[in-house]
Amino acid sequence: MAGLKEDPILGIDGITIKEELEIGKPEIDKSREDHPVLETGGAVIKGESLINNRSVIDKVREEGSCGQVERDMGPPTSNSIHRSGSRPQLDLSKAAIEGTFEERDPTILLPNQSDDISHLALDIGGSLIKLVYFSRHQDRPTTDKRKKTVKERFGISNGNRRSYPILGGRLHFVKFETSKINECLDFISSKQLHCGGMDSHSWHSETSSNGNAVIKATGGGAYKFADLFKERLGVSLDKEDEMDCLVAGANFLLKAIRHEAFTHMEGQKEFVQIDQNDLFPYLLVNIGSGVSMIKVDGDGKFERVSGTNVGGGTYWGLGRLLTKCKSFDELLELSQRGDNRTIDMLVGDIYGGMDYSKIGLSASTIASSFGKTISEKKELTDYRPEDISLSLLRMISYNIGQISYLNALRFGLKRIFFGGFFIRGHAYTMDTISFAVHFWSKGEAQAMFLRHEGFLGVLGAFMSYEKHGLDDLMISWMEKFVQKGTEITAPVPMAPPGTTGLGGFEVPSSKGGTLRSDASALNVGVLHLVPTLEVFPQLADPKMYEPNTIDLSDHNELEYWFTVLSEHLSDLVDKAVASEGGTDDAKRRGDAFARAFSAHLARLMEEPAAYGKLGLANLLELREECLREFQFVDVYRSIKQRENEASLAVLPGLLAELDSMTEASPFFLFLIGIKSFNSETRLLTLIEGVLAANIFDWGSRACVELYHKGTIIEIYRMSRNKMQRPWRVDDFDVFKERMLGSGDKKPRPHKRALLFVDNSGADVVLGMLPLARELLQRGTEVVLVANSLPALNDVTAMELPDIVAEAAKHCDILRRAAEAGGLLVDAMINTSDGSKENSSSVPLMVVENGCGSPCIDLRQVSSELAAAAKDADLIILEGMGRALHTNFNARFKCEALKLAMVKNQRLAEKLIKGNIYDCVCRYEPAS
Ligand SMILES: CC(C)(COP(=O)(O)O)[C@@H](O)C(=O)NCCC(=O)O
Ligand SMILES: [Mn+2]
Repeated sequence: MAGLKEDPILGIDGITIKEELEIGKPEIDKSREDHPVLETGGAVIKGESLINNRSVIDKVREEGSCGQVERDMGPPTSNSIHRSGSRPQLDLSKAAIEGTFEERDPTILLPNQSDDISHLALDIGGSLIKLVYFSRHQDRPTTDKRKKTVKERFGISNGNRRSYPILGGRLHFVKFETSKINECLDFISSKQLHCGGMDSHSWHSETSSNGNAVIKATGGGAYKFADLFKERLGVSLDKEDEMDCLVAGANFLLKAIRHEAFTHMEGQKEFVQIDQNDLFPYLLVNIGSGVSMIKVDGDGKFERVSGTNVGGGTYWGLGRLLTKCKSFDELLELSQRGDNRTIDMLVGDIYGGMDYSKIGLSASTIASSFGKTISEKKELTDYRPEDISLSLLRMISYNIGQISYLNALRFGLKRIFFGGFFIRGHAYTMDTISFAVHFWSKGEAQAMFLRHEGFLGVLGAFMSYEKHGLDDLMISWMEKFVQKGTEITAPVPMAPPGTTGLGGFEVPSSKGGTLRSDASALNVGVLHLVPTLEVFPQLADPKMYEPNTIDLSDHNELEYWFTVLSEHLSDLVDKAVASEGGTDDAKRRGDAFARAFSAHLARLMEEPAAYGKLGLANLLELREECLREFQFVDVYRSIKQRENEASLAVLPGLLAELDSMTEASPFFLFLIGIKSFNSETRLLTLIEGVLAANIFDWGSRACVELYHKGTIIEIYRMSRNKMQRPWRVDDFDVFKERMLGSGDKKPRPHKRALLFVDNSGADVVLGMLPLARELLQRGTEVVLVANSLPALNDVTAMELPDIVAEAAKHCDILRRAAEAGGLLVDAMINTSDGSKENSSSVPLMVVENGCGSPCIDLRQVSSELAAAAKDADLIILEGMGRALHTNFNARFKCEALKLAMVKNQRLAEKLIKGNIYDCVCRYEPAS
């Protein structure tokens, strides 16, 4: 049994596991056909060892192998978040795939789905109607035991703000052609959007003096179609000024959405971080049918300084006449394949192929748009519509770029933001405008674009409900990918980056073969309202903080993770469907989830920045969001329960063995020449325990394969045995010195430790709880930080109090601390010794982190975590998602310990130049 060391905790001396868990060989010895657990040699430390406890083993075996896929899952127990409480029911009746099933990204219509819809606003323009509505989820049930005490302890108050549930609402974006206004009216009517906001949870509804509902609307159509809305829906349109709305919408987006603004040069999209305090003044160029240029000096402070009548309407109008195209998007699509040299007169045409270098014009610069057509005896039909479209597009884009720059120059404005539906996320258009601004400003000014480009006005109209409390909406929004309702759940692919070549006045060196087939659709996900989220106060430098360790802008990396997630999909769908009882409805939802998620992945492969800057954490969160979208509330619920129970059953034995390590006499220590042998060994054993138990990760393909080969405890033991130092990243000695000191120096214990826990079962029960207990014993307050919503097999904050209560039944340290932390307020705990004394203890608390993903973005955490973090002097981040995929490079104001087992070969190679199942123990003193 090469390399297997004696394990004091588990007493595996003599165990007959023949192979270790090795690099590239993640297998338990196949020769251990049955009852391998019983082959252990015997107890080695003080009495009966945990693993020799027959009844425990039998119990674990009864729980079954953790690889078993459930088919028989009943309704959630008290440990789970109730489905009906945490999310509204999705009404899938009459759900239909629009278009053919062969279509790559079919739209899924859910005509009868309705959330608690609160507000609707409209922007009815000359060509398009833009619609924004907000849907809010019902409050979660108030069975969250820890909530009240956490609020009291950390003094969290919402002030006068309403209290919203976490992840509690969504802003949806929809558009219709104005010529098809009846479709828009049908949509509003089918989703009852005009009747929203009437219940007790919502903001005050608007009603006109005659009792009719009122909808905020902007754009000329708000006047033109007012009677139609009254007639069809019985609603009045409350008209808001178009410019006011544009500015309010742009300000909202630039302040509230992190990855809203971006530059686009030579096919490269780059997001720009906007400092809210340094936003004004700027020039807003809204390119609709015509173009408005607005100097914005603040909220509600602006002046329309210029404009041009040569805008989107001009491109579309002239384009339609000249090419016979049937739609704007078709015209745009044509331009992708065009060559403007056949139409435009270039400098080289005038200078016999030469540059006019004296004034800096290259031969390929356009001297005169459409100029070539005057000198040739050709008819319109002699020109390719593709070339005409491209020449037109470049003519208009350059013109707008140039006038914009001149106006920015006129008022000394450094930033120019371009919006309006003319752009439509079209790479070529953006490159052309960027080139013009760059060219004329000699590189001094930069054009920026907005992801919600077409929705500025309607967002502004939406914001104008402000007097009814919507000013709160500015607080925090997150982009969350998923489109819903009757919208597209399966977004469409985009052109790959780098489609436009040089752009500008030059002949493009390459042109995209494909325009996004939904060029007219949104380049946005749904915005989620999360007003309770805050920046984690212990981040050393929030502005520089980047949660993702793996940057998916490297296409190979993106491809790898795309493949990994795609390969997981069918197994995940099976589990998801089973978790909802395997009903026909669940199967249908499973199918819809698979389609939607695959479509999102496909889109991201083609346009990685489609939903903002893309990192691995976003991909993993997208999957969880998508599951929730299809009402899969907690896919791993019964796996989690089973693993919790199995682990809790062996916890008392583990704690007893840990305690047995405290009792060496000073004489013995003197004898072996070590000052604190036992505390050292115990600390090491505890950290090893955390790393070993982190193997229970249902998101890792390698681990899931492993689970089919043994029971929970077998796998735990095997993983525990593998723990050999030095780990691949091993700062244990530094951490140990901080905890235990060296020489005679006794360090002060930490005041408060935040333990970001990861997985259910052994991970939290046998790994993190014993570590928490150690800290508590040392007089450190412990806050267990867990997910607000389920993600894979991660333990949630709602589930933890019951787990702690169960553990506390067998451990007075945990019991007293949990009582002090208010975790056991209403629990009837029978301690092992029957004592009911309530001696003082530092508290053990649980707070939710504000997210529902295996990773954590510390720019957006729950207010209770932010409050708890203020007094913390130690942060322990556990698991691959929280400590490696995200936050591996994060620096904190206080001490930080990052603990994880790497359960993915590629990540191990890339991040730590190691192998799968290597471990990371990274300790960082306060920055
Ligand atoms: C999703 C996870 C980050 C969860 O890991 P954990 O945080 O539980 O340690 C991890 O399972 C993961 O990175 N999986 C990648 C897919 C795979 O290796 O199969
Ligand atoms: Mn996890």
